[in-house]
Amino acid sequence: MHAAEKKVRAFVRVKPTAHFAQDVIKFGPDNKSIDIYIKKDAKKGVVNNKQTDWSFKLDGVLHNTSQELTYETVAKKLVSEALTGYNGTIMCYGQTGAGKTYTMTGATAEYKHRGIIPRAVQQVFKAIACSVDSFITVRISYLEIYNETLCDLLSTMTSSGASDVQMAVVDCPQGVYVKGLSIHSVSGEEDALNLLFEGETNRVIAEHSLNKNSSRSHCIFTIYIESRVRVLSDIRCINSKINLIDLAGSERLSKTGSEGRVLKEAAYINRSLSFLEQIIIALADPKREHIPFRQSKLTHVLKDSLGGKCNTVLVANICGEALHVEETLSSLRFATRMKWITTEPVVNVTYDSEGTVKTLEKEISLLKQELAMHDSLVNRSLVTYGPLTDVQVAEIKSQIHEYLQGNIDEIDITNFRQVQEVFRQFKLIVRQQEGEVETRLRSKYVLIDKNDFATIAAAQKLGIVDVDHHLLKRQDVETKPTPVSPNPDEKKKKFGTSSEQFKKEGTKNFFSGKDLAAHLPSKSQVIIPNKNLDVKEKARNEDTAKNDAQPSKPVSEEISQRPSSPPSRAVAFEQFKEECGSEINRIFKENKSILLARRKRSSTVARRINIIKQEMEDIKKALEAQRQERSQQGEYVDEKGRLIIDEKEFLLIMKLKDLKEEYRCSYAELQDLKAEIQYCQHLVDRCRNKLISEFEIWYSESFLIPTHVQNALKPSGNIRPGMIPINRVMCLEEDEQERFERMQEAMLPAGPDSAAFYKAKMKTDQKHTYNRTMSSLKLMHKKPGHITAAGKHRALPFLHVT
Ligand SMILES: Nc1ncnc2c1ncn2[C@@H]1O[C@H](COP(=O)(O)OP(=O)(O)OP(=O)(O)O)[C@@H](O)[C@H]1O
Repeated sequence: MHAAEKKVRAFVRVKPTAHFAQDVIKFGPDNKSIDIYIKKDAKKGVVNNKQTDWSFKLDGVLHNTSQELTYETVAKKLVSEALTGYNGTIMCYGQTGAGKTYTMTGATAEYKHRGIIPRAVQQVFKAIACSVDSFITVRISYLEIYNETLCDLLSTMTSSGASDVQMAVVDCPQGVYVKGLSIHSVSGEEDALNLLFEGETNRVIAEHSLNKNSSRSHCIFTIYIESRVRVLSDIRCINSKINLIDLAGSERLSKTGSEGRVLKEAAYINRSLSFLEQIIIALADPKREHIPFRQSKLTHVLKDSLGGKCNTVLVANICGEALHVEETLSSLRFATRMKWITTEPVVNVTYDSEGTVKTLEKEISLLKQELAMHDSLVNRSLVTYGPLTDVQVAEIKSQIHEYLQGNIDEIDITNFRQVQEVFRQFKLIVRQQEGEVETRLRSKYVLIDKNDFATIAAAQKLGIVDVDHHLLKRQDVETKPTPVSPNPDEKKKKFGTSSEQFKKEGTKNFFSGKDLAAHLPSKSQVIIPNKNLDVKEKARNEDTAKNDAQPSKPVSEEISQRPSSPPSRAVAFEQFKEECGSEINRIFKENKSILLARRKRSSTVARRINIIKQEMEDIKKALEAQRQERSQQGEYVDEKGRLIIDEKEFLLIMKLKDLKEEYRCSYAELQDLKAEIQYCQHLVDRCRNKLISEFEIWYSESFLIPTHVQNALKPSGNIRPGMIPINRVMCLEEDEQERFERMQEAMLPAGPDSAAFYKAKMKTDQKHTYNRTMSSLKLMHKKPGHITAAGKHRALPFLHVT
């Protein structure tokens, strides 16, 4: 079997019953086989060759299985594969009342008993909610095939509400589609369920002797998924659809006791199911070339959903009572045949070139805006980013010439295009010079093939050339100044290297400019001496080794590696000061040490002032003593009457004067220091506060804020600065409406997950109660026997007067 080939999977689901025929239906221990035993009919005599027991092997037997487990077994994988681009079909087949609708749609009144369709819808939208890198749209259609007529169960949901559009099954290269069938975009689970319930309400219900509510039509609920993923600059579109099919009952006509309209319905159903069976048999036969899909509307619509490129699952619903054993056998046969069909599912991918162009245009315009913003931030104005004009190119050319001649030290660069142009111009100059060198060399030398030993020997014999000679000549050429590398050291190294190369070769006697150029290191290369190169290379290798040993972790990985319980604040603070807070901690420490130094200085100055003060006091006392002694001894005055003092007193007075001056200066210094200390203290306080607040943020981000909130707060996340204050994000304050909705969801029997289901159900019920009321009012005003447009072939439930 081909690697991608698969078989259609078939399951049997047994409807629970109190009268389960244990002797007739037996399940194998592997839960995959089912045996049917029918007692021989004694009335048919001794010769009775009718087969009495059958064994069927399927992919699973669902007996007494919950809706949830049924979904997990039958549909979950198919739906998740549909989300990656594979078409999927799930079909319920079986006799009337065997539980097809229960399996497919489920009991719409209770969330727990919901069937495959609502569960598939939920799975799709849950997956969408989790996908971050793709843009997914979901659309829904609900088709009914009733008596070979196609009906749109959602036509009441279109703006016109009209259902008179002529519908037809159309084949096209992309597959089959139903022309005129409305397809509705849905934004969420509730929206999609609204459509399901609306369609369910519109289904044709006919009176039937086996089951009063049995549906007499085939219904196909389709979920179309389109996801657009950006792969580099391409937009990849993945399209898939999930067909969820509830077939009409497959029982025999004779058994139903139907008559009139219901008999006609049963005939149509039997015919389309028998065509379906023929298609299944044909598909299972690899030799069959033509598959008659067009025989019935059902088989035509299912053309690309049966086998082929699609994942297909069949659920055969059977009744457990002995009474229905014939139908059970027929359903099991059908299921076994389905299992023979081989499928080869493929992903439906297309590339949206228009979308790609649009995305690129959008990105260019965004980048232009960003550039403009950057320019305005660094006060650069009048920078253009379009292609360079001829004048601009000429300007660059002239600047390069000026630069090469040493007239200017720099070339003005304002954008990337200019950088490219500068390199282009340099390349042109290099090429031009290479050409000139080659021409010069060719005019001087003759090129001889290095393997042409005869010519070389002859030339050497003639003394025209030898190895040393050509080296000499080369040196002539090499020592000519070249404008490319203005650095003379570099030039020397460059030529040194090439000369060594030539010496080593020693076989080539004459060189063309081209040969020379091939041996010279490329002029565009930066020449690094071998020694330097070794050191740098070694350092780089060490770096690489270091990096290899400690691979840099992505942020998300770091977050995911956070400890289960946060470290103590004291421990974390020490870590913070070492890492993220090291800079602010450094500034804080610096400020603190300045403050400490000022304080020290201030106390030194204060101490000095005190000493001065003390000295001044002492001198004052000594002076007083001197004065007293003088007055006791009698005072002397000069001719002008000025008091004469002795030298000791004079010296004391002078010392006091000096001390006063020193005191004044020290006092002023102390005042300055006090002001400085105050300012430094303020800075230290601010640094401390900043250190603490930064630490608090770091601590919360590293150990407390949940990862998903952090992701949302990242620049690319859902929450951008200015949208919601951080405290609002953290405590997620609810408004009244949110609180009400949360309470409402908490009260739901199956928790918040069931909210969409119940809301959709409520909306549909409300709508139809309203419609019924309005119809009742209208009917009351109609004459008896008046036929409504909607009553053409179906008895819509909301037209019943209740
Ligand atoms: N597995 C089940 N568990 C509980 N109830 C079930 C189960 N299967 C079917 N039923 C009940 O049996 C009744 C008939 O089932 P349902 O309408 O699904 O049959 P059906 O095969 O769709 O019939 P029809 O061919 O007429 O559409 C419903 O009341 C349904 O709730």
